[in-house]
Amino acid sequence: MDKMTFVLFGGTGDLANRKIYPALFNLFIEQKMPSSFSIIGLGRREMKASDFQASVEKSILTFSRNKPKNKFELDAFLNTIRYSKLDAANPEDYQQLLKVVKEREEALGLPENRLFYLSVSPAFFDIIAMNIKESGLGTTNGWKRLVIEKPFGHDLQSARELNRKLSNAFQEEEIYRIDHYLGKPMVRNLEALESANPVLQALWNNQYIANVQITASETVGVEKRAGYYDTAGAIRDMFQNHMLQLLMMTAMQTPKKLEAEEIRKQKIKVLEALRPLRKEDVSKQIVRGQYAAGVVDNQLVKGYKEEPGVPADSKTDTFIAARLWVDHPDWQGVPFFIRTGKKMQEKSTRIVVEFKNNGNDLYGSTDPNLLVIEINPNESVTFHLNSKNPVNSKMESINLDYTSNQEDVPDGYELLIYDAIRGDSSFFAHWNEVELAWKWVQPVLEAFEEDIISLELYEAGKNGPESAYRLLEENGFTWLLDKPTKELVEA
Ligand SMILES: NC(=O)C1=CN([C@@H]2O[C@H](COP(=O)(O)OP(=O)(O)OC[C@H]3O[C@@H](n4cnc5c(N)ncnc54)[C@H](OP(=O)(O)O)[C@@H]3O)[C@@H](O)[C@H]2O)C=CC1
Ligand SMILES: O=C1O[C@H](COP(=O)(O)O)[C@@H](O)[C@H](O)[C@H]1O
Repeated sequence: MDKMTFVLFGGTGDLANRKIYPALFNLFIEQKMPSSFSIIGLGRREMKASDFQASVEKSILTFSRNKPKNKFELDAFLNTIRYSKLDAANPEDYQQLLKVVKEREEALGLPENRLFYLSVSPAFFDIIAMNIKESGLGTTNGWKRLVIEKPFGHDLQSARELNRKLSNAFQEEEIYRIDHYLGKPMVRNLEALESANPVLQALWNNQYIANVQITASETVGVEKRAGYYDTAGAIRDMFQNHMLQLLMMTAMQTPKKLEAEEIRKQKIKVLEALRPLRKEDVSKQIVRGQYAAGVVDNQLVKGYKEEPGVPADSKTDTFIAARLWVDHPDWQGVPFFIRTGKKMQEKSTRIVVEFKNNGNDLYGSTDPNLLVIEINPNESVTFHLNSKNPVNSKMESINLDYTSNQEDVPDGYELLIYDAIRGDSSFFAHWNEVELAWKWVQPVLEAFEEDIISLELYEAGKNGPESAYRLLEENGFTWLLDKPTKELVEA
């Protein structure tokens, strides 16, 4: 692995402390960092070196999956980190940063391999990229990479504009757009499950699959992020990026090689085959919801409009359900149902593949075979089959189940940062994916904006508005594996 410098913009922020330093520390102790490297954390605030190191130490002790075994291990990691003050809009600060980067490169004998991680507000993405270029930070004898957080644009036009600006400073292959769902081990496993199992490969098409259901439900609400969330809604916050990535990873054909370009090609084919939605048809295929007061985890909770920072007349969607069609010969006629929302019944990200019953009724009515992939908060793969009970010879539903050991599962940020350091962009969003995803979503944004689809309230603690069930009933299906509300209240 190449020796390198990791420059972290937003190094004093929430994401840096909760995810990025802990990820770097875990990679360090698992010997997945280069043999020599330097980390430079940046923030706008004045900070003494000792205070900065103390804050990184705190972040590791609080959030890291593996805790330091001893002080020596922790100090060895902290010793690789320096702090530099930088205001994104001030060109002089980049000269100072260049000086710090070079000093560390010389002191540690590092080549000019520089990874710039933008963990700052999206308002700064283009300004920082431009300043990296103009300051000379991006002119290196080695490689340079730009890792960029979400959101990537607010709509199709702004995403294109942002991409145009970034391309003035970085080539597409140097840009690593983070979608943290692509860091989740079970999402990365989707392609492998199909490719490595001839049984699933044979069944992965419209001859055997009846429908696919992709759910990302959360019990949390808008929390302290109303300023951002109220301008985004579930459609931008979750659907355009994470949910469409899950769809791509599920519906893509097996790549010929496990290489970024090949995987991307297959994913893009899915988006290209996605049946476009006209603004006038949005209300037939989409359900737009917002939570009202209710009960979540046995607690009474407020409605979205009563949350701090949310305008009392907000029409922001906190829930979206959609029916999508992939017009590819393999998927013709198979509806993909997607839903995501806040203040729902449980925290669960899962994919359920329901297989067709194909008309065999020798044993009367049996449950459909299901392949269930739990992504978050638990990782498991379960195959629901029918089998005779050896005791009474009655048909019953059985599960073939694999559940991973939770403690050993690396955080998605560990996997993503490891990939970025190695230069593997397989699990980052390519511009073509981002653009096609915005293109599909654009009419939905417009329909929401123009209010031509009604905003339906749902009680917090429920799985969205009733219409989200009707969407499936229209095709003869129902959302599978939802827990009955009563069970949750008792639990
Ligand atoms: N937090 C999270 O869980 C997630 C965050 N993200 C994304 O990550 C990014 C960072 O989010 P988060 O860490 O929560 O944000 P925070 O508000 O916690 O941190 C923002 C960081 O940006 C720095 N900053 C602010 N203004 C400037 C400026 N003018 N010039 C230079 N640096 C500046 C701050 O420095 P200082 O405080 O010293 O002023 C701080 O380090 C965003 O793009 C967000 O969308 C994505 C997924 C989840
Ligand atoms: O990107 C985001 O994701 C989280 C949900 O992520 P998960 O890993 O817990 O499933 C969501 O809460 C947040 O609003 C959104 O910005």
